[in-house]
Amino acid sequence: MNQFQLYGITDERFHPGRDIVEVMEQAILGGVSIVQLRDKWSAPDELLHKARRLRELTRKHEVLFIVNDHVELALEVDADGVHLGQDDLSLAEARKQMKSKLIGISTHRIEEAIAAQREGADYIGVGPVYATQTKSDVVAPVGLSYVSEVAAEIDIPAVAIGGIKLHNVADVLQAGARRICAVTEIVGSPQVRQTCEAFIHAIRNQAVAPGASGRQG
Ligand SMILES: Cc1ncc(COP(=O)(O)OP(=O)(O)O)c(N)n1
Ligand SMILES: Cc1nc(C(=O)O)sc1CCOP(=O)(O)O
Ligand SMILES: [Mg+2]
Repeated sequence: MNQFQLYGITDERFHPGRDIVEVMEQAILGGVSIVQLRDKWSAPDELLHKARRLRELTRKHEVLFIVNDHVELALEVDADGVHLGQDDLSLAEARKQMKSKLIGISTHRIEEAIAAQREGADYIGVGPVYATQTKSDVVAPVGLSYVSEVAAEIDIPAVAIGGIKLHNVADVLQAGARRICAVTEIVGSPQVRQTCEAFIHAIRNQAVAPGASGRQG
């Protein structure tokens, strides 16, 4: 999992009339190498159906599949892992059930990042870097300084998230991010594949700020 650069999260509210699998396939073709199913609205049977379809898609393209919030669903569809926030099931509890599968933890300050790393998270989310339209119950933007702190102090993979667009991704990379996650900029794009290709291009051509090169290769 160390190699991923672009992480895509589903949100069907931003692509009405386009199928979730079709949108995420374009994202994968553009360079997304982790897909997360994040759906707070579907009934359990619908969610299971979407999870099964995305599992099939991600297997076909040999990319990772993560389920947001739901450990049992992740296990049921044999996802590669689960993503949990600070108010979700604890990492220790999730680890008992997920065994060696991946567990990602959202963090909003360095103490949370250090704790997640110490407790065995496989990766952390770092954000919200900027204001986001996608999630209302989220802390205030943490800004680029938190991205730089994580780059300097944390060894496990860290993915910057929250309000990241093609027009500001260079700043996030310059602050030390090496992995980027975006929701609306990807799934809401009329050209999902090209948008992802542009993110990948930015990441591969990142400018490293003096002192912000971080510890994550
Ligand atoms: C990669 C990534 N980072 C952060 C989050 C947010 O998780 P959480 O804080 O649990 O909030 P919800 O997504 O559940 O609303 C994420 N899903 N993925
Ligand atoms: C799901 C989520 N978690 C966040 C966090 O900071 O933990 S920000 C976020 C939404 C990101 O969506 P967009 O790329 O559209 O701003
Ligand atoms: Mg959550």
